[in-house]
Amino acid sequence: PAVSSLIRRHKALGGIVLTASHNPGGPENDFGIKFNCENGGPAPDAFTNKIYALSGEIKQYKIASVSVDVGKVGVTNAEVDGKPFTVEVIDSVSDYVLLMKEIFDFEQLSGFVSGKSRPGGAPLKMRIDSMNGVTGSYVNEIFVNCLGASKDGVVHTTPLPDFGGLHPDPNLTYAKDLVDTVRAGDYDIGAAFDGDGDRNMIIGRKAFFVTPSDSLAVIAHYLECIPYFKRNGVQGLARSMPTASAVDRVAEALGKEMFEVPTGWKYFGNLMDAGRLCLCGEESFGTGSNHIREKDGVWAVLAWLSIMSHTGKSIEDICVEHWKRYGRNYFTRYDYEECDLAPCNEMMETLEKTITDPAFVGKELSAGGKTYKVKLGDNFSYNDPIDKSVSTKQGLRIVFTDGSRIVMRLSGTGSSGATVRLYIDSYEKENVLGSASEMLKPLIDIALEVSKLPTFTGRNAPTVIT
Ligand SMILES: O=P(O)(O)OC[C@H]1O[C@H](O)[C@H](O)[C@@H](O)[C@@H]1O
Repeated sequence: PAVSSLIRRHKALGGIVLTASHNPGGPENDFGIKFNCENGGPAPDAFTNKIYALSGEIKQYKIASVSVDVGKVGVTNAEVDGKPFTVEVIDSVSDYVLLMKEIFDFEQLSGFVSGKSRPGGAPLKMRIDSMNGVTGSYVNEIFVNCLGASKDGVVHTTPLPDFGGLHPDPNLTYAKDLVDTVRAGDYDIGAAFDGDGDRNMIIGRKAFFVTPSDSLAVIAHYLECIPYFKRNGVQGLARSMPTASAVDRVAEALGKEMFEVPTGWKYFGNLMDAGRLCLCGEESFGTGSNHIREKDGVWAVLAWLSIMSHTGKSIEDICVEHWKRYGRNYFTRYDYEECDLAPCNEMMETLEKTITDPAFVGKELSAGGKTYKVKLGDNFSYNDPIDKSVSTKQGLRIVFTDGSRIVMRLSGTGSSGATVRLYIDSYEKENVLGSASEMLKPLIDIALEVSKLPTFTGRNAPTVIT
C-alpha cells in the first residue's frame, strides 16, 4: 500500500509501474537486492543492473487476459492461473492536486493568479506550455480550474503520443516558441515542462531566463513562504555536482547542511529518507523537494508563484535581488550531441590524466585577459553518507582558487554516439548584472583548450547552449 500510494502521488502516467517486491519493507525483494522500494523513488544501480542481466535470460513471457477499461477509475479483480490478479485504475490528477493543496497555500495563490487579491484585480499573465506532454491535464486542473488563470495562458495541454511534433525539452532551444511568445508579449511568467513533467524551465517578463541553478537557490531562500516547509521545517539542501553552486551560499546563510551528489536524481533519495534533505535540484532543469522522490515541474512553478505572491516582485527583480545579496554564479552548459564515441572516450581519458597530475594544481590558465589558478582537478566521486556506497567517475572537474569551475562529462541519457556536456560555473560577488556568455567566454576558451575538445570531436560549436 505504501508503494501504491506513493506511486499514485507521483505522476506515474501513461505507463506501467513495476514494483520490485511483493513484500515492500521486507528485508529483501524478489531479486535478492536490498533497497527501500517503499519511497517510490528511482531504483539504484545494483537493482537496474540486475534487471538488465535478467532481461538477457528471459525465455518466455505470459500475457494475462484480463480486460480492463482504463478510462474508468476503479478496481478490477480477476483470477490468473488460479491466483488473484488485481488491476486498479487511478485518477492521478486528483491525487496530485490534493498533494499540492497540502504543500502550497492555494487560497493565496488563487487570489494572486486570478487577480482577486492584486491591486487593480488584473489576473497574472501566464504562459504555461505543456509541450503536449503529460503535464497538460495537471496544468488545466491546477492553474485554470483551481487558481483561476486564463484558459489562453495554458497551451499544448493535450498529451500526444508524438508530442504533436514538438520536442518537449524545457530549454531555450527546444522551448523556443514559449520564449519568443513571452518575449513579444506582456507575460509575468512563462514555464515549460518535459514529456513526463519532471523537468521545468522558468522565464520572467520579456523572457528573462532563470537558470536551473538560480531557480534552486531562490526557492531555497524563500522556502518558508511555502506552508509545507513552514510546517515540516527546513532540512538540508542539495545539488548535483555540475549544477552551479548558488544554492551552497543559501545553505550557508541558513545554517543548513549542503550536499553535492553525482548527476541523477536517485542520489537525493537516501538523504531525503534519512530526514537530512528537503530541497534539491540539477542544472538539467530538475527542481524538487522531499514531497516525492523525483523532480517535479508543476511543483516548481507553484513554488515560483508562491515567491512572486509573497514578495510582490517580478521574476527578474527577485533574481537580481538574490544576486545582490549572495553574489551571482554565472553558468552555462554546452552540449555536443551525437559525437563519435571512441574519440570522446579518448578525450575524457586524456583530460583525466592531465587534470589529475599533481603538477596541474597551482597552474595558471589564461584566456581573454583573465587568469585562473587551479585549486583541484579530479574525477568526481561521491560517498553516500547514509548507505556508505561510493560512486566513482562521475565527471571531470577543474576547480579554480576563486571557486570557478570547469566540468566535463559524457551524458548517460543520449541515445546514439556520445553526448559531451561541458559546464562552466563562475562566481562574482559584485559584478552581477553582466551577460553570462560574455562573462564566461575566458573559461570556455580555457576548457576547450585544456580538453582539446574541437580536435577530438571535430566540432567547432555545440549543438545546444544553455
Ligand atoms: O546524463 P545526462 O544526459 O546529462 O542526463 C542527466 C539526467 O538524466 C535523467 O534525466 C535523470 O533523471 C536526471 O536526474 C539527470 O540529471
